[in-house]
Amino acid sequence: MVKKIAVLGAGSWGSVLANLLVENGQQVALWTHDPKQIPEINTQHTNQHYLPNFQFHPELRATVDLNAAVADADVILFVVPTNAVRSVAEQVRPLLAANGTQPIIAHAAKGLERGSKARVSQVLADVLPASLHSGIVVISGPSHAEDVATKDITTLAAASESLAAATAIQKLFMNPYFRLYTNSDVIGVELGAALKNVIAIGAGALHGLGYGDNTKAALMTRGLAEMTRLGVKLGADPMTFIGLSGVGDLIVTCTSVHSRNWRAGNGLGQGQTVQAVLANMGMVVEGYSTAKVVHELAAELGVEMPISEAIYQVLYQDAPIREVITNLMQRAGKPEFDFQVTGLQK
Ligand SMILES: NC(=O)C1=CN([C@@H]2O[C@H](COP(=O)(O)OP(=O)(O)OC[C@H]3O[C@@H](n4cnc5c(N)ncnc54)[C@H](O)[C@@H]3O)[C@@H](O)[C@H]2O)C=CC1
Ligand SMILES: O=C(CO)COP(=O)(O)O
Repeated sequence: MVKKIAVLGAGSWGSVLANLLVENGQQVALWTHDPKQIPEINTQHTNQHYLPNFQFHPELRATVDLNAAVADADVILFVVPTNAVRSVAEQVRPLLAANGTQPIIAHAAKGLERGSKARVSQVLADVLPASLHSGIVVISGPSHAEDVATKDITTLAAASESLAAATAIQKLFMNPYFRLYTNSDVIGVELGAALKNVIAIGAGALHGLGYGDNTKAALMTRGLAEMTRLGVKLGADPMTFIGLSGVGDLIVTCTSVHSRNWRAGNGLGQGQTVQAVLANMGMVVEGYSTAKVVHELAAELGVEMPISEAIYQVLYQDAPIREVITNLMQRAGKPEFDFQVTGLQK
């Protein structure tokens, strides 16, 4: 059955997901807060700033009318940057009340909110009516918009406390090149997605400095160890970190030139300033603000996250990259695992 879906956010990921849903035969309204995008998307069927040289399905329609987008929607999918989710949800809330609808709320954002340190589903639950909370779904996994646009085979997790809601979202998106797996670990899926962006900035920086593959593998593997350590402390299932939203997304983000986080790190490694790198990207670099939240969480919870902390120091304290790498390598020797196989939660 055709569903009505409101996709909120017409950046690279929102427009590609909206386009995929149109191709899957769904009725889609792509909402943007930027009226300048409307004529381009609706008449030329392109979104050159966010997705150069890609032609959308001619039936994809964008709108600035949020009420028209969410009225009668079966699903509302938030695909704006993490720090914009709260303000967009606050605009959606009165419209839901006025329309008396009970849509599935989903999101595809990858970050932790500045200030509150909240995961995106927690931000949505903070703002939207309690009757919708248990059905919030997060879709996340190794999935650059540029590759999905060209129909590269892509796999994601659809995580929710409600299997029914996760399965409904899975069905909407599945097609011959896009495959979703349901998952009940919302905390782990959201944290895997957010924390890998910080490590990806580090991977880009290593590339920009000319480090080799051994070093990049070291960063990713030990990065995953500390992602898991924080995740478990916050209630995630450690297994999630060896899944699509853990190691899967870590691999793609730490190795792809499409990644904005990787490209930001690469620029830093080549000697650009943080301010220049962020200003020139023209798109969101989620790992930048998430690095600060991770720094705060790790300190509060007493979780050892030396790599994320080193990246924080580079981003916020002007620490020279080579110096933080030297400091990391001069740490005292320790066992590879700080937990037993039989006691992962320790
Ligand atoms: N680009 C990608 O390949 C993927 C991105 N994601 C995640 O999806 C989220 C969105 O990312 P992208 O689409 O890539 O970002 P983007 O930077 O390409 O686009 C962001 C969009 O949000 C809009 N926006 C920004 N602030 C807003 C506000 N306050 N109110 C309303 N709209 C606002 C912008 O105008 C733009 O249309 C991020 O959390 C990102 O990590 C997840 C998977 C893949
Ligand atoms: O999350 C992503 C791919 O899975 C996109 O990463 P970037 O935000 O670094 O481009």
